[in-house]
Amino acid sequence: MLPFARISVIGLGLIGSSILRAVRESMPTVALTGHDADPAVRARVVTLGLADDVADSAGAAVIDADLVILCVPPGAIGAVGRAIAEDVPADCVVSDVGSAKAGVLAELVAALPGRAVVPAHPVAGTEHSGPDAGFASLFRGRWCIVTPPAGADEAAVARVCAFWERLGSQVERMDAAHHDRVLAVTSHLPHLIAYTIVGTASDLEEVTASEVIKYSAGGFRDFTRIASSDPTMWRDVFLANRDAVLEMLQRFTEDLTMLQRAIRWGEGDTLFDLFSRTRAVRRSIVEQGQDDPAPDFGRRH
Ligand SMILES: NC(=O)c1ccc[n+]([C@@H]2O[C@H](COP(=O)([O-])OP(=O)(O)OC[C@H]3O[C@@H](n4cnc5c(N)ncnc54)[C@H](O)[C@@H]3O)[C@@H](O)[C@H]2O)c1
Ligand SMILES: O=C(O)C(=O)C[C@]1(C(=O)O)C=C[C@@H](O)C=C1
Repeated sequence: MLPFARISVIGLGLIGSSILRAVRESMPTVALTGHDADPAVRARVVTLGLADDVADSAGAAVIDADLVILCVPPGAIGAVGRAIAEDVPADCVVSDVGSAKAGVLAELVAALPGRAVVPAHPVAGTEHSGPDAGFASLFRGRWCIVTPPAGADEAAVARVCAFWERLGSQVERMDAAHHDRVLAVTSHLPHLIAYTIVGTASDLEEVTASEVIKYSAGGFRDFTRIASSDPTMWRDVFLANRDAVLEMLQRFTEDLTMLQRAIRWGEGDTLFDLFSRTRAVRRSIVEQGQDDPAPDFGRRH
């Protein structure tokens, strides 16, 4: 049996449009409704034929739904929750895909009293945005972390988990605050470092812009991919996960200072030991098949 029959997706960019495509493929009988605040995005989704109906307002989009998934930037999730509160059917489950969870969860629970709120975070994405960037296999072989509030309706949690499993994800349940600390290290800090290093390189006056482009075939090029990720989304992620990011940034800064010292004083063993340890981390990720679990349908660069 399908976990849901009438799904409404609010926010039809990379993640929202990928969900529409993936549901069409894996659960073709499900009725799909979408809404996006941007009329050009709505028109594009109609042209691409990704939903059965594209509504002009969020309220109109959710009126018949048994699952609503909010796929808007983290800073807009609470406001959309409040905007749909009057129109969400009583037995409808409301979820989101935001990259930071604790603050957003609190906002949604406050906005939707008496409704089943079951947030989720597909740990899958690319640096691209918008409905043309989405693809059906995005979630296949990837983790999806479900972060229900204390005392959540267990039947609703099970249905949201079953939904993501249908899209090919491996589902893990986690406390929202713990999620935010884990993702601060594995996703948010790496993005901050990429934004910083690309910003620093482009600020260096003695290195010309053409040299940055010309010699960026190696490691720097990987950083530029990450640093091209959506500015609105990432501004919101850092503001939404401020405490955990600042805590991890403090640790990172201390470790960086230790490395700075080792370089200054020629402590080669310190550098060698760290680089050996990090090489082992990479090898264990590759051995577990987690470097790119879906190479055939993976990311678009
Ligand atoms: N990009 C990733 O790699 C990734 C991965 C996992 C989760 N996420 C999360 O998914 C969510 C969406 O990210 P995305 O990459 O799809 O972004 P995106 O920019 O591709 O799409 C977001 C869409 O939301 C729309 N929108 C903004 N405010 C709105 C509002 N108030 N009402 C209705 N629509 C509104 C925008 O017009 C846009 O089309 C974010 O919360 C993000 O944290 C992103
Ligand atoms: O692969 C990328 O481009 C991503 O940035 C994806 C990534 C990540 O950091 O792993 C980014 C943010 C999301 O919340 C989940 C996934």
